[in-house]
Amino acid sequence: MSDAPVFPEGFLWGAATAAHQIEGSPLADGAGPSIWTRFAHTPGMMLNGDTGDVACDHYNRWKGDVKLMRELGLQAYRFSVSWSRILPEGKGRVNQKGLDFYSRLVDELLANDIEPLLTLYHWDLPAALDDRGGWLNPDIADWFADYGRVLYRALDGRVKKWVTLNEPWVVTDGGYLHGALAPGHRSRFEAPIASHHLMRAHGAAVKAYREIGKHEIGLVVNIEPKYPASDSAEDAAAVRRAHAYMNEQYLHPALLGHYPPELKEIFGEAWPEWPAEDYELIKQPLDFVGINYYTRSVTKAATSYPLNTGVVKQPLGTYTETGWEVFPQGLTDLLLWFKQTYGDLPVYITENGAAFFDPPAASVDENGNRRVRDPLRMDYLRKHLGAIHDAIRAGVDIRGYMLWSLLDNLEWSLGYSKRFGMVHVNYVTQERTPKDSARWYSEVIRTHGRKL
Ligand SMILES: OC[C@H]1NNC[C@@H](O)[C@@H]1O
Ligand SMILES: [Ca+2]
Repeated sequence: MSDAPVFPEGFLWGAATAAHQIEGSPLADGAGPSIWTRFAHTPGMMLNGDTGDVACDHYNRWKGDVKLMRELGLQAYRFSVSWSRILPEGKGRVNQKGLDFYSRLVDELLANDIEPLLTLYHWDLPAALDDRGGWLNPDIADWFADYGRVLYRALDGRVKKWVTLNEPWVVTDGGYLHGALAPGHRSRFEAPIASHHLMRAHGAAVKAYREIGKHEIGLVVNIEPKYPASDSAEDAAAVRRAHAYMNEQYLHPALLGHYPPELKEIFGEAWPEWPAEDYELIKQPLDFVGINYYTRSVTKAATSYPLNTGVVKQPLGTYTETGWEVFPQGLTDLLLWFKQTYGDLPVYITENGAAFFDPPAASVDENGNRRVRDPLRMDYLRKHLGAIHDAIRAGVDIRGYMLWSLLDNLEWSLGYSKRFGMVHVNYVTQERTPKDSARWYSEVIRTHGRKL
């Protein structure tokens, strides 16, 4: 079939999750609390008072979940390690039982021909480090590198693709500027400091990896193309601010060694001047960048804090349960921008997916299997894989796709209300039910993308 998409040889098909969103048992086997254990038990912070205490009970059901991945034909699995399972106080004493959990998981993945992609930090900072200032304390770069060293020594070789941080923008914007996420701070003075320390920590962890590891390490960012709501000069300036704040704020220091100038304009007196050696530390050579893509923003000038931008809803747009416009073309545009701006660094799509309302069928089929019809998710995924294919044909070096998410899970402060999984989770019985999108994705993988 001449026009069937052809994905590159070795293109890696997988799915992604994160520790606090699926594991449950946050304090089991000597683990220390994280900022999310605290945040979830702070009244009013979580929709419906949901917490990560049980989640998908993956801490106990990990073997069955790997079996499910195998049945779905996944070639790779992106997951994160909970720092406070490994170092209950965030630094110092290692909790061997915590390390054993991830070591067993990695071995089970490898035994099932599934390649592990390990994220060191997916938002669950040890509470003990938050008590010492967390991302606001400059020492966190060393704390993070030391945590990385423990895992590099234990797992490198079995794990060959490492990620330092997941989405530093969300950590800062959600946790330090707007306060919707742990640790729930609301300060335009703290946000740039947290951002900078996250990137210093990223650099320190990469540097440490080069001394110990023998494989690949990268950074994962969530980026979102910004389109002007009109051709006015004000909207063009708003797009520049929004683009710098979300898309360049982390990739520029990591790959180019400097921040975009708009950030000083945005934060004004709250924008610190950092020493040159910080930029040397941050700009460590990377083996790849992971891009998490969900949606775009049509952006206008507005009165907002601190960006003075607003998002314009598209009357003819299709929106997901999280209020994100379905806009696959934005992924192609973004990938072309990435290549033009940062060059030929290999890229993985480390997250892409959508939350829709997809209740399980009441009945079971002739094999006794319950179906979960999710046509909107299938359509979303098909179109975004098409957009990735378009970027590949335009010359972007995209190495793989990790669907967000394997399982329905804890969507942070939105609790369990938003279901991103290709596999449905019944949170009462913990029954897993592959949705139609999972069946479809298995076929995509089997045909190496020819059958989108
Ligand atoms: O909002 C969907 C996902 N986005 N990226 C980070 C993940 O933890 C989220 O669940
Ligand atoms: Ca296309």
